[in-house]
Amino acid sequence: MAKIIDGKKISAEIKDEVKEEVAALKKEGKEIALAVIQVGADPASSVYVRNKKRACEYTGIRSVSYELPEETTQEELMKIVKECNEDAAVNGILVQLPLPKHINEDEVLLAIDPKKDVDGFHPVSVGNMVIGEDGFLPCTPAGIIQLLKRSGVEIDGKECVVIGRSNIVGKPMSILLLRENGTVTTCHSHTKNLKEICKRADILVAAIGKPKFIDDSYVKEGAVVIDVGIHRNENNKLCGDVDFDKVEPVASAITPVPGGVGPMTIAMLMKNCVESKKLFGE
Ligand SMILES: NC(=O)C1=CN([C@@H]2O[C@H](COP(=O)(O)OP(=O)(O)OC[C@H]3O[C@@H](n4cnc5c(N)ncnc54)[C@H](OP(=O)(O)O)[C@@H]3O)[C@@H](O)[C@H]2O)C=CC1
Ligand SMILES: Nc1nc(=O)c2c([nH]1)NC[C@@H]1CN(c3ccc(C(=O)N[C@@H](CCC(=O)O)C(=O)O)cc3)C=[N+]21
Repeated sequence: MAKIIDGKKISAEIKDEVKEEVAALKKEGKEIALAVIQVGADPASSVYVRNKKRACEYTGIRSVSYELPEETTQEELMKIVKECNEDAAVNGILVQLPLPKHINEDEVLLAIDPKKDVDGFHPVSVGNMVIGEDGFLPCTPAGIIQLLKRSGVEIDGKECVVIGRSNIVGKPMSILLLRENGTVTTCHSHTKNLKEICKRADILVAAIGKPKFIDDSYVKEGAVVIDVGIHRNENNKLCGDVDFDKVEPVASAITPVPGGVGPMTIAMLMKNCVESKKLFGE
């Protein structure tokens, strides 16, 4: 039987740490605000936006929401990002991804002031992450590192396999595991022998975007399995990229969906907002 890594509990610890810091800053008259910009209504994004609002209320961070229609133009979106950049009361800016197809995502991410880049997606943040300098780390992979550390999983020297190479999850995940001295293999849709490679992993991170793709035939006995996927099945129930019921008996530890990686993403976002205020706020 695998240990279930409780992302809800660990994220609650982090949110409590954040709440204390926010309260301490408030005593000095400093308030923190996060601007969340959503264009259109991607269902996964809406879950995230709702949970983020709750976490902001809990920790005492003010959240400012921009819910823009699907047909918003590049210029309109750029104008809002610019306003948020210039607004000294806003400490963090998050543009919800994916954006509608007619919008150039790179141009929007590049427009965000790196000092307010709490998602860690700006090239400046990415560069700092890669060379190991201080800077905002992307919330999902940073949250996974916290999950591993706070549940006593050692990364140093371990064989780590990441499935997925997106800019928001897979690629930064591989870099952060490398920074922790893991031996990292990154897999993607062109990878040959995916199963064999996954079977080598001491730590397996699934960020594929395909429901229940990973079953026990991909997992070495005793491996730690981290499931990043978020999907809704026919019954409106959430599930991940990992077939939990099949993998749980062979793994030594595993994250559930919901209650695993998702809540950690939000906790790390709150942490980045405090960091932004402390480093760059007025
Ligand atoms: N819990 C959380 O906080 C978060 C959850 N998510 C969820 O995580 C999942 C991944 O998200 P994201 O990274 O944005 O997804 P993307 O769709 O951007 O990336 C998926 C990656 O998986 C690879 N892939 C797809 N099919 C295969 C295959 N058959 N074999 C090997 N590799 C494959 C792709 O390869 P290639 O590059 O070659 O196309 C790609 O690199 C989604 O379910 C998403 O909803 C996302 C963000 C946060
Ligand atoms: N700029 C940007 N940054 C992101 O980090 C980002 C994004 N865009 N677009 C969408 C994806 C998806 N994502 C989730 C985060 C938390 C939960 C989450 O709270 N999950 C709970 C769900 C609980 C529930 O409400 O049922 C859980 O897994 O337990 C889900 C999904 C962040 N993403």
